[in-house]
Amino acid sequence: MRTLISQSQLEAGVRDLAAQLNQQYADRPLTVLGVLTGSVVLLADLIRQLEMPLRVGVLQARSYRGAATTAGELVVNLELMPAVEGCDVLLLDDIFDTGRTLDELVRRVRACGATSVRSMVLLNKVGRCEVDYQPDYSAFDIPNEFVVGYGLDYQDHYRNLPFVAALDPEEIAAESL
Ligand SMILES: O=P(O)(O)OC[C@H]1O[C@H](OP(=O)(O)OP(=O)(O)O)[C@H](O)[C@@H]1O
Ligand SMILES: Nc1nc2[nH]cnc2c(=O)[nH]1
Repeated sequence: MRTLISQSQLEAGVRDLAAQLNQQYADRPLTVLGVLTGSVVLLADLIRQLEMPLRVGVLQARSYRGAATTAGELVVNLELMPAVEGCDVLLLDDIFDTGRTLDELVRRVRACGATSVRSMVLLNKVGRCEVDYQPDYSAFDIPNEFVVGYGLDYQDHYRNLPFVAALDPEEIAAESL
């Protein structure tokens, strides 16, 4: 694997995302919803730098299963999500790739009665978007490569890496290429 974004670059990127939220929301209460599972590392690092009255919740979305490096059917589970009616919500995810996950989640959370729904991602994979939606905040543009680390997995591994790396083709199972 090749490192694309180092630990210190990630720290600076997350600091910058937090500063943008602190400026945008100031004293307004915010509900941050982390998209399981990939957002967990970003969620933990980001929320400790937020200064507004904060609620934290999670929901789940999954479409990249097993050895696949392209999206399959999107499955969404809102059972763990707190009530969002009348709330300003920020959906937080690790990566925006085809955009299908966030596009669907923004729609679903709006339908639950949130006052506003914005979205933030760590990584924006350039040139892959298949939807008419863009995240409101993103820290890094990355090329069209399958990446792991800092929450992102391949076959449920690598989420714990403190940096973001691109997998080489020989590290990706032959059947998914
Ligand atoms: O923009 P998209 O093409 O929709 O891809 C982005 C989604 O893909 C990953 O989730 P994944 O389905 O791998 O589930 P995970 O978070 O449990 O790893 C990632 O965490 C995003 O939620
Ligand atoms: N781990 C991982 N998950 C993704 N989901 C969408 N794109 C990616 C990617 O590049 N890596």
